[in-house]
Amino acid sequence: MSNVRYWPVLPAAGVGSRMKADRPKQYLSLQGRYLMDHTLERMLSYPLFERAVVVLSDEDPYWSASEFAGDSRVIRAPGGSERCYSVLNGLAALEGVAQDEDWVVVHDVARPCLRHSDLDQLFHELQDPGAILAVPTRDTMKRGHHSGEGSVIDHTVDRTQLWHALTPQVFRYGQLQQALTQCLDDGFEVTDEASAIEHCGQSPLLVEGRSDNIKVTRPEDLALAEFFLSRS
Ligand SMILES: Nc1ccn([C@@H]2O[C@H](COP(=O)(O)OP(=O)(O)OP(=O)(O)O)[C@@H](O)[C@H]2O)c(=O)n1
Ligand SMILES: C[C@](O)(CO)[C@H](O)COP(=O)(O)O
Repeated sequence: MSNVRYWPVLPAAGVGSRMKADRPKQYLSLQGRYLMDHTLERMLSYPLFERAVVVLSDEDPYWSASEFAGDSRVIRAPGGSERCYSVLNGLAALEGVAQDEDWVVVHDVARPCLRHSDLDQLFHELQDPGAILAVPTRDTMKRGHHSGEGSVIDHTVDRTQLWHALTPQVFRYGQLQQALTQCLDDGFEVTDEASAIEHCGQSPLLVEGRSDNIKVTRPEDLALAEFFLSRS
């Protein structure tokens, strides 16, 4: 009987600059609730997850009004200057609690529309060295370069086996901590956890997920997230 456990780590210490709002986007309202409270509810209601690490900015004045502020299942960790540092701080909060062979489930709080069916599929397919939810690209993809005030096309990128990486991204606790530390020591500030595992020579699994698992990033994403939440 495996006694491996699953530890959600939810980076929530961003400033949301691309959203251009009066507060970090995770604290904007969706259906009358904090955006991130939707994400926390989806994660903490999933049967495999007993507790979750939430990584918060030290200067965060909004968290105290979260529905989960007093929830004993939440382990808090301090944010970092970039997402990768925030995730590493989240892993550090599990030291002495998580075992190296436990699975860490890193999920952006900015992705509130994640469905349990995607989590089911992710864990059904999960194998070492780890796995991420991803969506195959649908559009023709271009590589560009800056020219004058804008950008021009260099060439069209073959989109066969081209994927949008999403979250959750799931890796062994010990391996992810080691890989992220190695990356940062090498001056490589990764934008996702899979990049760190790849940097160490491993090839995580791509698990096809739903394209409505959007990362709320720009103003136009809010209405889309509201619509997707209303359907799930
Ligand atoms: N230093 C950081 C930066 C980001 N994040 C988190 O990582 C997730 C994905 O990052 P992103 O969408 O880029 O959020 P922001 O960095 O806040 O957005 P922006 O880049 O527009 O400022 C978000 O849940 C965000 O809160 C974090 O915990 N710590
Ligand atoms: C982790 C991620 O959501 C996968 O697409 C993405 O890399 C986060 O990037 P961001 O620049 O921090 O939004």
